[in-house]
Amino acid sequence: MFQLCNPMSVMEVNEGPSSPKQGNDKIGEGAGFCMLRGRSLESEKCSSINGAIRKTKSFNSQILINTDELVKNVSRRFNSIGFPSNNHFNIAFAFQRMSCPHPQLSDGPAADETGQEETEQQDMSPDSSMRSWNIEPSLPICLRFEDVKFKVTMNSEGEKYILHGVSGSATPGELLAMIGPSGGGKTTLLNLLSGRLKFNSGTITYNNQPYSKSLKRKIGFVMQDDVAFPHLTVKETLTYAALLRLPNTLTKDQKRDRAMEVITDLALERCQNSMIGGGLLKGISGGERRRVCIANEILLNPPLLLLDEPTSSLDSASALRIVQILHNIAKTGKTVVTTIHQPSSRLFSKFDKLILIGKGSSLYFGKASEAMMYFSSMGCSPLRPMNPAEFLLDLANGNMNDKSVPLILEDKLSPTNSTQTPSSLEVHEYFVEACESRSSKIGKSKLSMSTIQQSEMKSSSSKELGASWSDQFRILLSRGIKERRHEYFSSVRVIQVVSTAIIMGLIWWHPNHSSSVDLQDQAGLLFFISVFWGFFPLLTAIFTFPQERVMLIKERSAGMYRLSAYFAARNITDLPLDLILPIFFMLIVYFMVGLQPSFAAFFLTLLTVFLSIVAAQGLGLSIGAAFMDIKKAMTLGSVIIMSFMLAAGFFIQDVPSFMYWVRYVSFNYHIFRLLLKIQHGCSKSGSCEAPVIKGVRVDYSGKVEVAALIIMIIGYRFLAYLFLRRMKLKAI
Ligand SMILES: Nc1ncnc2c1ncn2[C@@H]1O[C@H](COP(=O)(O)OP(=O)(O)OP(=O)(O)O)[C@@H](O)[C@H]1O
Repeated sequence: MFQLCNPMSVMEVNEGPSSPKQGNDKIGEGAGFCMLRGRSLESEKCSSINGAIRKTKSFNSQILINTDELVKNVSRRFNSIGFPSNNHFNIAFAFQRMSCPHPQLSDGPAADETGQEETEQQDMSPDSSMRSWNIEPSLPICLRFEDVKFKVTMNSEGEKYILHGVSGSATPGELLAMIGPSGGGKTTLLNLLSGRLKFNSGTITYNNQPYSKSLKRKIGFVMQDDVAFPHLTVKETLTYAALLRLPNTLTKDQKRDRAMEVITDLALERCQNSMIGGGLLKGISGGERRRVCIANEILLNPPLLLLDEPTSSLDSASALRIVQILHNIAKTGKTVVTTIHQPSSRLFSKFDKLILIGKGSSLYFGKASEAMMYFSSMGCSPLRPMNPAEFLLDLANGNMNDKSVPLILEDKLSPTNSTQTPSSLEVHEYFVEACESRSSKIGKSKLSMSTIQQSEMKSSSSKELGASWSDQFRILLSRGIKERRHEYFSSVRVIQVVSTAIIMGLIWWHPNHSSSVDLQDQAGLLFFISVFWGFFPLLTAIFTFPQERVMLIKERSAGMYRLSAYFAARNITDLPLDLILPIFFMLIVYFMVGLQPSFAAFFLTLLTVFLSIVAAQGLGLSIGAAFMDIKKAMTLGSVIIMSFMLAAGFFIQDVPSFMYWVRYVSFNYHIFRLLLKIQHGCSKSGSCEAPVIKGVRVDYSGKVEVAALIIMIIGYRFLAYLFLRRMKLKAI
């Protein structure tokens, strides 16, 4: 139907019913259905089709129209009536919208489908399903992988091969499906194709070039698990993604419009203001969440879209809708590769190409519509009516029940095999060998791909930078605040802090300022304040990065923002809550226990608590970032908390010299000293004698303590940043 690499803009017109072999394939059946395939006007190097219209040899009997020719002709006409000449692309786009009926209209979901299906048809209006994937031009990507092997090292088993040499290709305009039994290696292969994992041998090329960082923004990757911020609405999620990811050549309004467009295209309007949800938080449905994740990736209009089980745990109608969307995306000139479990025959009919993977090897690679024919040509056919995917999965599992056994395989049966049915291993080996010999016959000539120059890919990537650093910071800050707004107004933390303050106030109750407060008791109170406002923020901060790890890896792998912008924004996001709560706390405690009744003393005490919070947060962030695992981080965090507390000089003053250093790195030590000095400090110029409380000579100068805390605030954060930098953006 089209050359293997054909990112050229072509238009297909289906002019007749499908071949009987296509079974359930109703795409465009007799409906005169047409759509644009591809759109790059620059990529003619990939193929050449002479003339504007030609007939194809495929059994779909499609007519290919060279839209470049058409568009040029139309452009000339438009120019002659006064249209600007650079409207070449726009005309193609307008033409697409004008001339492409909704595929589902021609696809025609069966009238006896569930009510849900009917709803979907309403949602998937012709306009919404096929429009505007081509907003921004991007070079198409021809993906090719050959003899890809991947192994992991396991402690118990040593090296284990996950992929034994898988080959295939996908070109612009094609939807390539990877099917196979669970554990076959589909996700691994997809991760390798996305550049998130490094393969051990073989080749993976994108327009004949190996993976490079410039491809990051050209590959959309939808992970198996939905990763999104649960407290953001659908609209917020996609708008922030658009603001961060779309090139800075677009205005903010244009980016917002693009987000709305994708919402419409994926029929998410009805839930656009609902929270995504997740865990115990009820949000949008599973199908809608999947569509949000897909929308997130297609915002950028990536020329290569990879999806890991986009239909998992969805009902058949939702699954069909998603595959239809992928099919539509592919038909706009994108290369789409998806793994899929148990597709129904209707879903199966939407795939252009198929790769059947079992136990890390490919058993079939080629046109999806020819898969059944391929196996029947080897003498392996279903003996009862069977969904093609079910048949293929059975073969990949080595299950030959209800199937004719190929003669060669029968001949190979060992004489000791009394059942005369081949074992699953024999079946697997037979089909793997057959697939290998078929691929070598097809030869490299057929697999040869386009030669879109690397320089072209690089130059286009440099033009497509997303938001600037300061914009990224602002967007991430705003997103973080929105995501955490429920915490700001959550009564749990407020109650926790206020009740602790009241209990402390009651225990140290001493409103009568005229009588002197017992110094030892007050030292205990001040020490407790330093402990409370050290460990409370530390323990909260430990969760920050491990909790966002998956999201961070996903977004950083996609090159959405710079780590420094994320880090800066994330550090500030929690501050409002962390700095408001101590104000309530100190207002209650300070006056209940009768600390020094002056505004200056109160203000300095509050500032000291702020310093404690920010320093402790820094340590919590660095512990979290070092482990990226909440359990491990909490374990280390509690050991550190204990040592800092013990070394702070309240419980013991005569610490052995070899342990003395701990108190200098303990923020508790510095905070405790500062609080004592604020309450009992004596200036050098004053006449009073500085008292000694718990071994601390309480003068009025807190410069050393403040300097130490500032060094901690910066130092711990710097450490946290380094740990985050070190974090590998490997596949999750
Ligand atoms: N890092 C790893 N260490 C050990 N084994 C691994 C690793 N990654 C993958 N595997 C194993 O490799 C095999 C293939 O895994 P993969 O996730 O690619 O399969 P899959 O076909 O996508 O399965 P499913 O359809 O269930 O998602 C599995 O047996 C899995 O346990």
